[in-house]
Amino acid sequence: MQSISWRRRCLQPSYLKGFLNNSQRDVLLGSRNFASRPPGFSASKPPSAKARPFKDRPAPVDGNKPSSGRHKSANESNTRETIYIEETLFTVARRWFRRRSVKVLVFSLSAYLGYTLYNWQTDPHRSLILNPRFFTPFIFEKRDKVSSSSCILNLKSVPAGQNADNINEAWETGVWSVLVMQPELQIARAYTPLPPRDGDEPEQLRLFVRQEPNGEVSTFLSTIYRGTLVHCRGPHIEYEIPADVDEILFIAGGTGIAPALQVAHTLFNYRTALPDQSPKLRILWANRRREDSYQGPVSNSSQHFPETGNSKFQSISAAWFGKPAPKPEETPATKPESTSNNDATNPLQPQTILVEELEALKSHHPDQLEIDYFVDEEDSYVTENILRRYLGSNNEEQSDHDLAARKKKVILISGPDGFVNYYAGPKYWRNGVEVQGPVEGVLRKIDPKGWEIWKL
Ligand SMILES: Cc1cc2nc3c(=O)[nH]c(=O)nc-3n(C[C@H](O)[C@H](O)[C@H](O)COP(=O)(O)OP(=O)(O)OC[C@H]3O[C@@H](n4cnc5c(N)ncnc54)[C@H](O)[C@@H]3O)c2cc1C
Repeated sequence: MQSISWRRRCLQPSYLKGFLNNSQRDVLLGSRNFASRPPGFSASKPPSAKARPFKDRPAPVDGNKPSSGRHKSANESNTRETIYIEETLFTVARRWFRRRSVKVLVFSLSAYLGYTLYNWQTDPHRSLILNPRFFTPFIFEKRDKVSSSSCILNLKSVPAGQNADNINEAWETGVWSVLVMQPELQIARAYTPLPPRDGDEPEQLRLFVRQEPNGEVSTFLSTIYRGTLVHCRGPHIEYEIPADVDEILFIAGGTGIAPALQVAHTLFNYRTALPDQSPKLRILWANRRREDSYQGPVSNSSQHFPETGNSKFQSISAAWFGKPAPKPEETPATKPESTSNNDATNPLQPQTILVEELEALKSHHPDQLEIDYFVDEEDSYVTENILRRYLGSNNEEQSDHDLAARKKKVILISGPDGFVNYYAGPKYWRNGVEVQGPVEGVLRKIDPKGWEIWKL
């Protein structure tokens, strides 16, 4: 017995006997003992259709050959015997399962629960400060006002000191965002964390938020009190900065400066590994109002631009930010009060936090970073001509040279939808996924050769 396999052992009459009813036993055992007992006949019961003896069953038609029920080949008999045994085994298994179904169910359920518990306990995501699968709590610590409609929120993970590996990875990768939940309505919006400053812990998040009129999540974030719990999920990678990037032109509108700061952080901290690698970044930051960028010097290229002040550029502003621009003759009267002293160099106005951070970065990386500030209400705009100048007037020649030198150059655009659409055309939703769509708008006109364009 030891030497025969489990399957063969199960086919032994002595083993099967216990599971069979009379007719099955007759069929099975009879078929193995043709000589001693006529198969298919039980003493107690007439044979059922299933349990009919082999010889009485119609033989399978084999081509044109007439078959006889009386003269079977040894092969045919063996095949039928095997079929009967398999049918019987199936019945046996079914019965066995019926008798023990509750036990089997309980066993399967406990196995499943055990497996889930094991997975949960050993899941590396469980200890993450910021989790890509579910919302984790952060405590709101402090709010720094940037302008009348925007602020920087400081959040700290609860509990602190857990695993921040994926946050560090996101900083290495490039542009990323988190989803922030409004707890009452249970709706979430994306925000782009600002890079950590010296001394900041990895479990801290800083969000630059502009309060939208009647906006649900931005109003929640702009009005919460210290100690309120804010639930975040992420990180979600928006753009992976290529390892071999040589130059980035970042066109930022309003809160679009947050991803520009992320790019600066990644470039200057993680993309300088090669000896001759010192990627360059030029940020063009456009705001409607001066109050968003006090003490941010307006660049020479954007000042006294020959076309400024006319209605063409006011309509550009409207297109960027999706709001009606003031008519030229109304402009002085409709200027907000806060802009009465809106000179960038006015010593009465302190530098806004973000200008301070940008200028500090510039002083640390003077050869790599350039920043230009544009303010609609001062009639300075990121125009097509300015872009042409930055992208190189001898665009084609230069790009051919750069292509030969295998230099990677990228234009990134971030800001309100109208802003991104104006420069590069809209992004689209396809099968539930946001895709880049074709390059349109100003950049299509310019058609900068050798530059990759990415809408954020
Ligand atoms: C990847 C990514 C990163 C982002 N990063 C930042 C960031 O760093 N900082 C930042 O401030 N923003 C950022 N945003 C934008 C942010 O996600 C929100 O869209 C923004 O804060 C507005 O959200 P909200 O819930 O306050 O406004 P919503 O409630 O969504 O409303 C938006 C606007 O629509 C109007 N509105 C709403 N409902 C109606 C209606 N029924 N009829 C008419 N008008 C209506 C509101 O008045 C409001 O002006 C980012 C967006 C993305 C996609």
